[in-house]
Amino acid sequence: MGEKVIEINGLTKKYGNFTAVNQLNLTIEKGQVYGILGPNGSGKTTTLGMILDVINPTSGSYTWFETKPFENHRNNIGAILEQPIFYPDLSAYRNLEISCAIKKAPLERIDLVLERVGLLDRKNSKFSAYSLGMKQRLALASALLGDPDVLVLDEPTNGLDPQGINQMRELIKGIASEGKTIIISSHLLDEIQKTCTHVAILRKGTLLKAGEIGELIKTPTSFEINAISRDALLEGLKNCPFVLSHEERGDHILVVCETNTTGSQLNEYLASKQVYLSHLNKFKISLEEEFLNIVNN
Ligand SMILES: Nc1ncnc2c1ncn2[C@@H]1O[C@H](COP(=O)(O)OP(=O)(O)OP(=O)(O)O)[C@@H](O)[C@H]1O
Repeated sequence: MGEKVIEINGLTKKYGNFTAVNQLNLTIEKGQVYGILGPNGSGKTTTLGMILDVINPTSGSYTWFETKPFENHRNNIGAILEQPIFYPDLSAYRNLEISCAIKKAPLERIDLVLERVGLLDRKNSKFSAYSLGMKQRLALASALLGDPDVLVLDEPTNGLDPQGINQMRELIKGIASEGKTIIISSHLLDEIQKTCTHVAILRKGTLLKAGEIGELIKTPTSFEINAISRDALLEGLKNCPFVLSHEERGDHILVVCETNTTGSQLNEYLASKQVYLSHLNKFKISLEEEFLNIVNN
């Protein structure tokens, strides 16, 4: 087991009778890029707010770097929570000077972090003249000022256009490759899949699943098939080790197989049972559909 960055035990937040986060247990280790994935209202922001000490938990606890309290680790955790607050009439550089004063970070860091997020050549432009993507990258720069080991980012690509999303994604991946631990929330599976090593899936404040991304989100492969004898085909599918389920779909049979099953595997298996296919068409259930299946079941 790697070095623990945060251990969350039974963390719960109630607003009156409403439970926003329910008994959350999660451990995140050094170097992981951990996605907190869930639809709107599933408790992602509340969870991040609690571990950043801006929302008081109703019960439960968390420990950063295996020691308490949070206060001792504040400088080692950079965060973007909700909309970044910068002064619109000040330049990016002046805004980061103010952030430096608050975080007690050396001014020399400003150019370094601006360079890191690709804004050095725009450092003297007013914040109000920045695009949304640039504003979000400036927030990331501010989170990096103290050279923290951990970044906590709440929906960092929310509202950005495809180019902005891509820039932010590449930045996050680059920062992760430098060995930082990143905790990032999103309601988009695709986003988490492209950026994260691990994922925790939340629904209505409850943790549904958590673990390595490849392990958790395995997309089954589906085929539409047919053969001259329907009975022989159904019989042949019965004991196939990699077929998860099958059903009649119009004139054909829809077969759901394990991840990465190929058409020739299915064809060869059935041929070995003397079933020869007259039709074979491969489908891929989209990851988004798969995520919705997990969340809705
Ligand atoms: N201060 C509050 N008072 C009452 N209910 C709240 C409060 N803050 C959050 N909630 C509720 O708690 C639930 C979880 O909210 P939260 O913002 O953590 O979800 P989220 O997964 O981050 O969603 P989103 O992506 O929409 O921000 C929501 O139903 C929300 O309405």
